[in-house]
Amino acid sequence: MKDFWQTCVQRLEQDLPSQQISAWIRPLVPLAFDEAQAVLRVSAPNRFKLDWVRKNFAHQIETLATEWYERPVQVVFELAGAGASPAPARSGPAARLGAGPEPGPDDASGQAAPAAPAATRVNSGASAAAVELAHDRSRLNTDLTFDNFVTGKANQLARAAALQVAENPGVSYNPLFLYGGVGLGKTHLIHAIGNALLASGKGARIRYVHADQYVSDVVKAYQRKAFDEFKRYYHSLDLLLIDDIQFFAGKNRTQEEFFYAFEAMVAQRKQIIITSDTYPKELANIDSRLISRFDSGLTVAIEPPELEMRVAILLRKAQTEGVTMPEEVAFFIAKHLRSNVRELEGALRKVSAYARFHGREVLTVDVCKDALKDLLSVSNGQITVENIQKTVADFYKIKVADMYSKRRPANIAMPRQVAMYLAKELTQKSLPEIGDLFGGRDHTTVLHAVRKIADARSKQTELNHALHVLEQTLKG
Ligand SMILES: Nc1ncnc2c1ncn2[C@@H]1O[C@H](COP(=O)(O)OP(=O)(O)OP(=O)(O)O)[C@@H](O)[C@H]1O
Repeated sequence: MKDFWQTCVQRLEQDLPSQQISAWIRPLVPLAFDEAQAVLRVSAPNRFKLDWVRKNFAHQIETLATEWYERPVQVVFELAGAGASPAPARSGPAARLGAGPEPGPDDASGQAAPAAPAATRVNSGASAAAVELAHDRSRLNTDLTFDNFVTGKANQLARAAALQVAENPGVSYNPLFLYGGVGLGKTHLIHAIGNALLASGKGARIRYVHADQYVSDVVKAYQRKAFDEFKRYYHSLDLLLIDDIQFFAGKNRTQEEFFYAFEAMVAQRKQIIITSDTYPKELANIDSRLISRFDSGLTVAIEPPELEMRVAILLRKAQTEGVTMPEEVAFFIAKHLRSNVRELEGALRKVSAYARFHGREVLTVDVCKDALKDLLSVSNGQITVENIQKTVADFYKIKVADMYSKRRPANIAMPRQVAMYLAKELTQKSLPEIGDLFGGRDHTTVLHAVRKIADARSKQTELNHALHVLEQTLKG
């Protein structure tokens, strides 16, 4: 086994940068090879490394072991003996390193973020502990990687751009602006970028922050009169991942601070990645100078996944969860649940819990029908006017009730007309029937809406794109 391990490390050294070898591979210790079961046990010094190695290198190690032992080998990772090398307490990484504290602006320490002492940066000669510390500070979720991000037509451009940025931060597309509806993988993708950059050991200072958190950081800086520290912290990052920027709407001081951070970072070729539920020009109550900055790099949409991609996602997630899912079952779920990946994940959880509870080892379409009764009755494959109203209301972030109401502000009237147009296009209902379902409106109102949206669609690319996304969501 020792011979195998030596060879394994040598082979990995040919493929991986030396920082990764010293951060992740060298700390591993081969424990035993079980001849009968063909299982190789390897220990990792702490939980963080164990998770990381399992996620990122298990496959490579398993392939090498399979080659060496000339039969399929399973590699099992374990925590090193509890007493010998305890898993790190996440609350005090700096103390372990003996480095000075570097709280983010939202840390409970009550201090606004001072800039990091240079010594705690993760540089190319960094120790594994420094990589781990950088990870803690970055607020990245190690579960969200490129590896487990399923790609299809709906997200291939976004993924390609994300990979490019992860490889060349600050130089290719700055900012990278990713937008799309709820649960389509925007957050996943930006964590994947951060995780990839962190694992590359380039020494980048990375921070993931949800827009809401950034707003509350600004408020705290206000209260503590600590804007200088706040600025120093954010301006010192190499990669800032900021999620759901639409939450900046109407927060003027936040927008101002972000504008400074943006300018400072881009000028120094530091990478900024932004996600949003809509494209920059459509963002409401955001300063126009910010909007033009957002659009100055690369703006890419993530669209709802098409049927085959939804099936692939289900199969992949089922496999990860250790659930055996026949393809026809995946097709059944994917055909009925169309809007986003989060919904698919929920369905998978429901189905497997149901099967476990009822002692059904094999997932069948019948099990799914029972387990997902509630969900399926809402989206039973038929496109109904109710489905359209709900989908359009979700898309434009208005209340479903506004579809029937008499209110006429433009931000409601336009989505309502879009929904009427889609109702005419995608259902068999007549104009008067549609009018009835929209709060008893006259059929001429519906006709006007249908004509207006059809005409606007042919002239406005953005509206056409929105309609395309809505049609795809509704048709599946
Ligand atoms: N292509 C994909 N492959 C695998 N998992 C995915 C994919 N897209 C999304 N997911 C998973 O679906 C869930 C929702 O994705 P995520 O949170 O990234 O969505 P989002 O676009 O950021 O949504 P929101 O706008 O609500 O924040 C996550 O668990 C994510 O891992």
